[in-house]
Amino acid sequence: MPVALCAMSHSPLMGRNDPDQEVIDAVDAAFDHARRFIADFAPDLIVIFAPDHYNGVFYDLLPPFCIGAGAQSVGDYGTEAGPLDVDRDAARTITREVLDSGIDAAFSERMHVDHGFAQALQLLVGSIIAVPTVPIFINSVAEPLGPVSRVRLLGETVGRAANKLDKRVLFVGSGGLSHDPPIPQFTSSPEQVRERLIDGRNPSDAERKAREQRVITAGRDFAAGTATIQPLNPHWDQHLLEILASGELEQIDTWTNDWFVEQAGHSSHEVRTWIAAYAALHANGPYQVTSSFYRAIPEWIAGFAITTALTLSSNHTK
Ligand SMILES: O=C(O)CCC(=O)/C=C/C=C(\O)C(=O)O
Ligand SMILES: [Fe+2]
Repeated sequence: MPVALCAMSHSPLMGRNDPDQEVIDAVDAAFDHARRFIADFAPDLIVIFAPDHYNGVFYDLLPPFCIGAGAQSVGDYGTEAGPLDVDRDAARTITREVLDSGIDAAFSERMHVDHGFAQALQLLVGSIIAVPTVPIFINSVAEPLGPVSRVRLLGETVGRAANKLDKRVLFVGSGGLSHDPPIPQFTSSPEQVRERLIDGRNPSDAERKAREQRVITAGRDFAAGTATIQPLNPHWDQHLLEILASGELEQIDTWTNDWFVEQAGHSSHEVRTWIAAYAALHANGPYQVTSSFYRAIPEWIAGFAITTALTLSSNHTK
């Protein structure tokens, strides 16, 4: 069956700390193109790879990967709250294939997800319940992280499993690219913050507002050149986009976790969601990137990219 891909950056600062209108117009045009691409493809199922930012997954139990057969959006940063429309049978089929292939992904009948999933679904298809979905969490912020080679293998296996579903499947990756927003690191956090990273479910409205305001302030200061966070790395971002477009994904296996952080910031690990999505597409045959947008947007603390791709054998429209 035909498969397609849309990989995009997310940022909770969109609409909260915006760049010049010219940049917003360019991003809006790129999202309009992606939405048309997806509408023309008319997916029966979206398999979305996304991170969490200590809203759904915490250090009390932190898997490298988790496949959701049920999922609940927490609604942070004003994103849609409530259940996603998860295709349970598809999620269980994919999980069996992933486990049989030797990748020890966790499984959840009620995975809690945040803006990493919800913003992408809302921007691409209008809502967290517009298209049946299989959400796949990839840990991208809470160190220690496994090697990125395991992420590629996860994506490959998910792609093979999706091929057996007899559905038109859209793979979505959400996150990245280079960026270093002020997300706490456990080892360098004070005890009170560590407690939140271990088990910070259901924060009060005031606590959530304070966390969100801290990120908004960081975005404003970063754009003003007064923040102390790591610069964006457009060169690294373009290099990654070229590799993903080439299909020669195995070369990424040699990239160490420290190198990701040195080159592109702690949250550059979110590109794991892109690597998994492209590996899933690649498992279905040779592909072509059909659109690629990139802008470094300091106001959103993001090397911001949106790409669409299609296997050569997929007829684009239903
Ligand atoms: O303060 C926290 O615990 C989390 C802050 C947060 O949610 C930051 C999110 C930023 C991104 O998702 C991003 O830039 O990718
Ligand atoms: Fe993120």
